[in-house]
Amino acid sequence: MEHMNKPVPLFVLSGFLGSGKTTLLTRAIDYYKAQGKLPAVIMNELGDVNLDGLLVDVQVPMTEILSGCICCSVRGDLGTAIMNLVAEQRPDVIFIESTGVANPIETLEGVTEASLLARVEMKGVVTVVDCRHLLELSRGGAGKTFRLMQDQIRCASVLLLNKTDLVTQDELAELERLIRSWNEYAEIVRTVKCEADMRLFDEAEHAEGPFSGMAALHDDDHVCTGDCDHASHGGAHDHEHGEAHDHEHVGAHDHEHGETNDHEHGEAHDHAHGEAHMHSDAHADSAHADRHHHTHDHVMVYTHYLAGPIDSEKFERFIAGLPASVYRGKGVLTFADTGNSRFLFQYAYREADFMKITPQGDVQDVVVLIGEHMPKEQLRKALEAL
Ligand SMILES: Nc1nc2c(ncn2[C@@H]2O[C@H](COP(=O)(O)OP(=O)(O)OP(=O)(O)O)[C@@H](O)[C@H]2O)c(=O)[nH]1
Repeated sequence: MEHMNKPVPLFVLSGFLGSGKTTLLTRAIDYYKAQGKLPAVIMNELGDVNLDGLLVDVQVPMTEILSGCICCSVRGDLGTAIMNLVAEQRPDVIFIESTGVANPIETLEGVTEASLLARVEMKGVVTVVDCRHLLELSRGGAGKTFRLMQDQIRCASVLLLNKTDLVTQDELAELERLIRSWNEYAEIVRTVKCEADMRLFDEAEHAEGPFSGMAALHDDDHVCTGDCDHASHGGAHDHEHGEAHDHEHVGAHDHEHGETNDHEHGEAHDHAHGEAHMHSDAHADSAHADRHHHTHDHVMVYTHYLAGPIDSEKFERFIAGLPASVYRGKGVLTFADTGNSRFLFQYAYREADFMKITPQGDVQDVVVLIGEHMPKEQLRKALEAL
């Protein structure tokens, strides 16, 4: 009975597109399952297909929140997803894999709102960092992506400095110094393919008080970036997670779909056929909406369904020729020249990866590209020509 009343621990897995969040998630799931525990997952994707979900054990309860970002456009869905998972599955832990462009502060606000509806307790933000990507951005100066990565790092209670295989030891030391200057609290773990001691989740679960990412947010020395909004810091952390809450708050956070929003999602709003769209919704709490700031207005998704099997060499040439504006690619493909075998394809910061898979159920061949001001028409033509 006591177990039933215990809040369900909840972790947010953060990190820029392609940094390794799903890689970490699968390790964390294996770790909990090996102890006979039931992990549950909320997976958020900008696009309208969840390909990462193909990598998650089918027995793990998973809720997909697609076509928007839980830090803003589909934030209301997060509360419902958490509430239903807790009520129906009674998991031992919930992992929320945010989109790679989610603003962590606003994601935390979303979780806070959800904790009004379900008995959950926020236990940590684990941010995965793509070493080479951060290094190159830090040397190239500012930019929206760099600032977003900074925010994701600042909010972390644990930082996985991932893809260490792609940088030198000196570069790693340089990165650690940089990261420490942004977040002096979080434990930093160097990893390849997120291979870390998963007891980090146990430690966070049993830690006293609010998780240390909160401390980073409350830090008076916290240096703001152009996108950083102190109002949202306060809003996210006025009260402790998992505690009983005054239900008057719930109504205040309701939002209605269909109204115009006072912030724009830029090109993500483009509803051309085959593309993901961000919902146009408004938060009834206008003060809440006012303090929204969007670090990912510039990000767009292009989803392209393939008519049938394609040639692997042609596809590899397509990938090699992708413009720098494409940050991330994912897909399920059938290669005609490999006996119609099916592959899960990944492209993250210039690295491509193919994994042979046998998808469960009816999974259509699809390529999802995520980037900034991508030449969509050119990409569409190139994909059609495969
Ligand atoms: N070289 C290298 N590749 C890695 C490492 N960790 C993950 N990858 C690869 O990077 C790609 C992206 O990994 P994911 O775990 O899907 O990244 P993600 O953060 O979940 O991506 P999004 O959900 O799209 O934001 C995959 O092809 C991984 O195999 C690493 O340490 N080194």
